[in-house]
Amino acid sequence: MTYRAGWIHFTNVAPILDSLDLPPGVSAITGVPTQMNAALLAGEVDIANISAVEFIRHADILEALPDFSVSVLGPVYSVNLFHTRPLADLRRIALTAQSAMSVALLEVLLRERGLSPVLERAEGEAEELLQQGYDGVLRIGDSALREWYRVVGPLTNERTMTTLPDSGRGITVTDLAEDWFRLTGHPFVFAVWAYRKNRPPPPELVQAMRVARREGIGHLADVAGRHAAKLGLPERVVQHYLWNFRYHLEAPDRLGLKEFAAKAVPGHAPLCFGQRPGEG
Ligand SMILES: C=C(O[C@@H]1C=C(C(=O)O)C=C[C@H]1O)C(=O)O
Repeated sequence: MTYRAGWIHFTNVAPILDSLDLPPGVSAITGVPTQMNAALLAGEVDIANISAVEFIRHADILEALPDFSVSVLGPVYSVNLFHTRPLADLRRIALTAQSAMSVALLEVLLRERGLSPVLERAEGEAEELLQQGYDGVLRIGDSALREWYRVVGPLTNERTMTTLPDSGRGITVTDLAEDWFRLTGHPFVFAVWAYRKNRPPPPELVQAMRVARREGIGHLADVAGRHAAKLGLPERVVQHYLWNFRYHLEAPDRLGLKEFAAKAVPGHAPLCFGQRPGEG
């Protein structure tokens, strides 16, 4: 029987997925986070890099690979709240239906501040939605990275990725991962590679993913170059964006995940991970 994978195809997983050779007997489909979350829970795929919050919510039936994640410590650049008033004054925020993780994170960050604006689903470009009466717009992924750069860019010799302003064109951009870091001092884990406890991936697939990740991280400038052209962004931006991710679910990432789980899904079942390479 074929083992079916479901990959979220955002640029941030390119260093793992671009060089991945699927072993015989494994097939893959791609989609946005909420599609892959649903596909895994419906049993339409056997493994997927899903929104970490869905892994937490379904910790009773799911397990995650022990050494794969999409995490950051500090800014992520692609999970952004675009807003036209200070956070404390926001009344109506447009959410994207593509994302489970960023919505859960935004809810935690608003609750921590004692804020409760109206949250509604609405798709489209942040700048357009801000003109249509929303005072905040949450966007993720490649389009959020592009819109962030359009608002706060361009890079110059004096202005690097870490010193760009947080506003431009009358819009402030709050990077939710950076906000999480300010609040907790922890990394933020956006995605883990999860599967049903009774349907773990064949070891050849996990090994192929490790080889592909080594290849991708070892040739990050090439990966960035390919995707920069596709995204219409400078290579410098994409290379820094990719370099900034933590792909190995290390101890600090697990702490961040645990902290988020306690805040976002109180009473969740214990989180289960497979054995790390060399363990057991
Ligand atoms: C950081 C990102 O991570 C992704 C965001 C997700 C979500 O918001 O549900 C899910 C998986 C991640 O790979 C991003 O795409 O901007």
